[in-house]
Amino acid sequence: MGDKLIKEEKFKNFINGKWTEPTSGQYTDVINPANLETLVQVPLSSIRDVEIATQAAKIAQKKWALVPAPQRAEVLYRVGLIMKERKESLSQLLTMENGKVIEEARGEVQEGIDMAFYMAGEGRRLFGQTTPSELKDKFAMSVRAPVGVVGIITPWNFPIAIATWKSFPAVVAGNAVVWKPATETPIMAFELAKIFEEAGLPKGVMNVVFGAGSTVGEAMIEQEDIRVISFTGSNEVGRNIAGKCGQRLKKVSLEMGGKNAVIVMDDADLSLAVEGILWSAYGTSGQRCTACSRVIVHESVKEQLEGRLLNEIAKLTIGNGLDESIKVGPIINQDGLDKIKRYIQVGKQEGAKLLTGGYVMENGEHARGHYFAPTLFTDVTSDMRIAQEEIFGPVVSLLSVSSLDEAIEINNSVEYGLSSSIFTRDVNQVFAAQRDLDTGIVYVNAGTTGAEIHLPFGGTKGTGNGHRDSGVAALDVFTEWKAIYVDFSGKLQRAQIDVE
Ligand SMILES: NC(=O)c1ccc[n+]([C@@H]2O[C@H](COP(=O)([O-])OP(=O)(O)OC[C@H]3O[C@@H](n4cnc5c(N)ncnc54)[C@H](O)[C@@H]3O)[C@@H](O)[C@H]2O)c1
Repeated sequence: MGDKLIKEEKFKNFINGKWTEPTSGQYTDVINPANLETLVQVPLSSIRDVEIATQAAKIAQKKWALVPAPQRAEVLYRVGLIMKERKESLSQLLTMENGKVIEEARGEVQEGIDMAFYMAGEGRRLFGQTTPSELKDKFAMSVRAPVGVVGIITPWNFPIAIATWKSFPAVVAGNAVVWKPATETPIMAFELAKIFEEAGLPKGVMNVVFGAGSTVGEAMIEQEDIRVISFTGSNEVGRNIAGKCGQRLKKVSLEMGGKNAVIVMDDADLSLAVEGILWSAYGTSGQRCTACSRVIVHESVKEQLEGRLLNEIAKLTIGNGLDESIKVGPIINQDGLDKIKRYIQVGKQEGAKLLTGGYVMENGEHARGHYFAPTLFTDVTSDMRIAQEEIFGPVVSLLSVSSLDEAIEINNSVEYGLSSSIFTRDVNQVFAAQRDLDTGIVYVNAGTTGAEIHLPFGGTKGTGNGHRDSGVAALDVFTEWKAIYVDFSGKLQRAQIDVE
């Protein structure tokens, strides 16, 4: 079992600064999707483990909030340094548990490193506002206060980046964290917890409880002392969490699915568009929330684009992402593979034309692993399910249009609103598109992926509930605005009444 990079046979939870066996005594296997080997076992924790972690976090948070923010930030800075030092081993582990190719794994780890240094800087800012009072000899200001204990629930497709987008701002703002990573990808969580420990984070400020969403995740929502839930994952689970948090008047931040499109106009640089589509559609085997799964192309360049895409798709190498020559890795698990297969049937039944792919790769080097051939459908119309629903695999639907207005209308016709992109050389089209595309992220002359950590990350409509990860916007999730009035007049001054 395992690999030389993984020293443990069984992971433990990280609670109150100690590596702790789950009270349930239960574990499940973590499988490498590239070769189906078992990497390690991970706890299936119980509700009791969540209670213990929450209480530890509650006690630790009180002290942590009193540590000056620049000192809290120094811990994050050390986290960044350790991550940088271990970038290669972390990246390899990430490829092993998640399947994404090593180049992308390095990119994801780098995102975490960037976030550490960025949020470390925030320790010396955490800006509030001063504002004039309406009364004489009175001072008014608003400051960011930590919310207390924060619950973080993360998906398997970005096991370390998303965790850093959430936990780093939470920690620098003076909160303590209970984090439940996805059971498919616990290795990054285990490594990040070790790094926090080595960086000198006081015990109890970061707690990792491994286990199933239906047990650990739900138990986190039930905990009165967890004041915020920050969730990234599927729409179905997110809606369920939103309902439960709503009932409990608990703040909740939701980042969910996408059905992202690349628009290719008739004046586009087609070579660049092909590169952008390839990278954002088939990179991570299409298992990104921002993955391009629709190409909306101007009818006058449709055939040319199809031809070029087919040429390039044929060159994609598919296999174990630890091999540097591989461009497309495996699908995370059998459920993911089955879902993609079902959508291929749906697409065919709906009358879309399958140009390439559409099958599970089961022979030769692909026999042991979850591999799906990069797929391109054309003659897709916007009402088809394959053009509306998130497939989460290397499947692209090509739709043709005769104008920018039509392209924007089709882009905006889906339930989601995460990312979109347009390829054009016309500056007027650029400005019209950035205004009218209804997604939280818009790219011009680039694919739908490639977010940078100092900008807000998230989407509109069914993608989320208005909050953002990353950037300073993330601080809004993990802090409360507190208004402070200091009256130095020596007498009772009543707002609205004693105004001269
Ligand atoms: N918008 C974004 O920022 C973003 C980023 C990455 C992934 N995603 C989305 O995530 C999805 C893929 O990830 P996934 O398959 O891990 O999603 P998922 O919803 O199945 O799981 C996400 C997390 O929620 C937990 N969970 C499951 N059921 C739960 C419950 N009842 N209560 C509480 N927690 C529960 C899971 O264990 C996991 O940790 C895709 O839809 C993708 O678009 C969104």
